Amino acid sequence: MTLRIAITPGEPAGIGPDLVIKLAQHAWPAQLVAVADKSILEKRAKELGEQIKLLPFDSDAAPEAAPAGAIYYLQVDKGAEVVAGQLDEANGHYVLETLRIASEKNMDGTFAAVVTGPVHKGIINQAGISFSGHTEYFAQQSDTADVVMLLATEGLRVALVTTHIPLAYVSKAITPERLSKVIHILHHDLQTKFGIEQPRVLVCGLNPHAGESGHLGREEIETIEPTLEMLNKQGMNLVGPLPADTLFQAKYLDNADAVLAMYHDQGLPVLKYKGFGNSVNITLGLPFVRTSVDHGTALDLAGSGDVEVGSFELAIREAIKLATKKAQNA
Ligand SMILES: NC(=O)c1ccc[n+]([C@@H]2O[C@H](COP(=O)([O-])OP(=O)(O)OC[C@H]3O[C@@H](n4cnc5c(N)ncnc54)[C@H](O)[C@@H]3O)[C@@H](O)[C@H]2O)c1
Ligand SMILES: N[C@H](C(=O)O)[C@H](O)COP(=O)(O)O
Repeated sequence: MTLRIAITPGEPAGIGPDLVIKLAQHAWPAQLVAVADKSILEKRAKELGEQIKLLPFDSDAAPEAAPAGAIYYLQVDKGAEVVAGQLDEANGHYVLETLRIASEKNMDGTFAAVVTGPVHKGIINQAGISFSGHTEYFAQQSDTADVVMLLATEGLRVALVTTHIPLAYVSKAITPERLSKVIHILHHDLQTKFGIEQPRVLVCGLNPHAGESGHLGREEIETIEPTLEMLNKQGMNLVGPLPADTLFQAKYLDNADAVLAMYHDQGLPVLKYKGFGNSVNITLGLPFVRTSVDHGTALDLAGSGDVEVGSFELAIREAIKLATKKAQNA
């Protein structure tokens, strides 16, 4: 069966529209539907000197993959004219609306997955909407209390206990409850989504040198160690807390299925150093499949034609794989 996948291009002044136009230049084994304003894609294609055929999406018709050079679209009206590279808060609500529709239509089964292009969190907030990221937004829209951000590249998966919060709040956010829920979701999804029977997860400490026996912080002793001990007694295979500065080496990673980092910039710089442009962001724990690019809006490159589409394409391939697996397991 042909899967239907929603694609949200993200911030219209960024490289999202360029990437959608680029990826539509070849055929896909799924019906890709850009949830966007048609005129934004048409204008950007013209600026890039690319041809693109935009096919109106009809949810009543049987899903059909578009041929090379074409993509389906589900019209969402923009808030203002878009200039490549120039953020405009008048399009903040437009961006949110594309995400809301994609979420709603994944929840009602119209789509089998959503693949998101990069949004600009700052301009959405400037438009008067409190927004910290797709991960948190889709969790809220689907009424899911706990989700987990996981980024994956060849040879490395990194999941996060906390996501888009100020560093000053991180320690308080790492409670035994949150840690335990994150690990349960990660363990479950490594089994069901990635087919790993007994996942082995390396868990980072929070403090330098994992707290140095309590001399450089006590979160390891008070929260992380007891939680890991409890979960290991239940049959999980969790190793840690390990010093985050030394665990990212082959000696440890070769025998692990994922690393669990305590916060965004503890784990993601390593992942992106290894595979920027060739990584995928997957939200675990959601009731629908959601994948995304590993990069941001790259305003400096919008409309230039000089963009790498590798991460977006990987995100689509991964979404197709995960949605196929989900359908088979249903
Ligand atoms: N999935 C998402 O929605 C997502 C992910 C990361 C960052 N962001 C947002 O993007 C905005 C800008 O963030 P940033 O400047 O830290 O990161 P960025 O990824 O936009 O840019 C970092 C550097 O990488 C380059 N780059 C990024 N993507 C590229 C591509 N596909 N091809 C070639 N070069 C590319 C840029 O030109 C820039 O030099 C922020 O608002 C951030 O929140 C969104
Ligand atoms: N933390 C992500 C990254 O660094 O790639 C990025 O900000 C996107 O997050 P969402 O998927 O939650 O928007």
